[in-house]
Amino acid sequence: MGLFNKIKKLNIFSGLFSVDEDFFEELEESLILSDMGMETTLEAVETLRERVKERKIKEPEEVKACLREILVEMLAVGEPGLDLSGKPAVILMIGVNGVGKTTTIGKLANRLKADGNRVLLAAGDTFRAAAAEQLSVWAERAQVEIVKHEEGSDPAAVVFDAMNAARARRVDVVLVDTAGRLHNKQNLMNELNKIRRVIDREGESSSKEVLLVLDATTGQNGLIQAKQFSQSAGITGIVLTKLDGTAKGGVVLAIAKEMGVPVKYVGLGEGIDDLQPFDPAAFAEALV
Ligand SMILES: Nc1nc2c(ncn2[C@@H]2O[C@H](COP(=O)(O)OP(=O)(O)OP(=O)(O)O)[C@@H](O)[C@H]2O)c(=O)[nH]1
Repeated sequence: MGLFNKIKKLNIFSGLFSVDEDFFEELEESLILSDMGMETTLEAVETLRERVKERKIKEPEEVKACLREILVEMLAVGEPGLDLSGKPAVILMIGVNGVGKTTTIGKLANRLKADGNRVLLAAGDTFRAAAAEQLSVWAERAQVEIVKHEEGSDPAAVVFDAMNAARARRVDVVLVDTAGRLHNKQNLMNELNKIRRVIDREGESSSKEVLLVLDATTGQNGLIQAKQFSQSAGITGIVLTKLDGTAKGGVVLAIAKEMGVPVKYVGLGEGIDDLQPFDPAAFAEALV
């Protein structure tokens, strides 16, 4: 079952239970505690009640299977994979500080390289001291190329250079790091827009993905962040980090339902191999 085992099971399924009214009430509580959100929880439990009744389910194992089926259906939003068809493909990584953006870029670079892609990192976080250095460490670990400028320089210029280098060197994928924090939110959003315009101009035939990195341990707060970013950046997918050991795995469902954007990868540890493509069925099995 692999890495998804690091996700904590819902409490209610860790012991014996019988399928009665108490069960549905406890399940509701358990899902809300896992940060699935009120609306998403009520929808899942209501659907489960209906199917249990329709199919005359009595056995706990069958209820589990039925709930897994419902969760998988609820997670089926958008395209699960990355579109890397137009070269050089560009993946813009956005998200607030500390969520695990740099680590995720390193892990993703490693994964894409292992799949046979030539990868280049663009150190677009020129605001935070040492951000580019940290990214260089990951570039070295994953053995991929990097374009960086001095601290305080214009991130759009970094991206411009990275796009030119990518074309000249026949790079397959450019991964762009961005600042998670600036003097204020408006500056941050303006900067992201400027980077986006450079990518659009310099990569006319490039496939483009915008991945929002969220920290699973921040639960429903992460969802508020996701909504703010999506308004200005047009995200195509989410990477949910720090799912290892958290009991808040339910937030994946809240994100899928409320944002209509797929979770494309999950982070399950600090190591270079701890990034997994999101698999709804394996996830549902780990949670329930
Ligand atoms: N347990 C666990 N820790 C993680 C995961 N992803 C990242 N981290 C840790 O989270 C911390 C922050 O990660 P960074 O990659 O530096 O976060 P960031 O978003 O790039 O932060 P800034 O560079 O400040 O914007 C580090 O200690 C990482 O090792 C994960 O999936 N699981």
